[in-house]
Amino acid sequence: MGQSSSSLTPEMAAQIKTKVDEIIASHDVVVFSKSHCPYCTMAKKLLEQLEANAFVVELDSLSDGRAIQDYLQELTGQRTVPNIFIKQKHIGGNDSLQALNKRNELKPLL
Ligand SMILES: N[C@@H](CCC(=O)N[C@@H](CS)C(=O)NCC(=O)O)C(=O)O
Repeated sequence: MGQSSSSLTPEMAAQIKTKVDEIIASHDVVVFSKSHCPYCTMAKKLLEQLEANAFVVELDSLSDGRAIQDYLQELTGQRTVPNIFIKQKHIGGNDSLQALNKRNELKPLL
């Protein structure tokens, strides 16, 4: 899945940071996902049901996916996918998303 951030030059690491920060800033709902991850499928399905129009980044289909995952860990403390943001706020993974929905607190965020 490509380079991890430990093998990146400072310039490449800065580019990854800029790219990820821009994705989060420019979309209301962002899911960093992997295409074969069942938790990602559950999260994407719920967001679809709520017509959230999520911007999905499938890390396993990107050459810099691993470096993005490393940066997400640095940014959020979370390494697993899905890694979800709503209106620039870090939500967490599928567990957190489903829990918000069960408490009827997800829809108002969208
Ligand atoms: N409790 C987490 C579980 C997430 C999880 O375990 N995701 C796996 C993929 S299915 C993962 O990120 N594994 C590490 C990796 O792919 O790098 C959630 O609800 O999001």
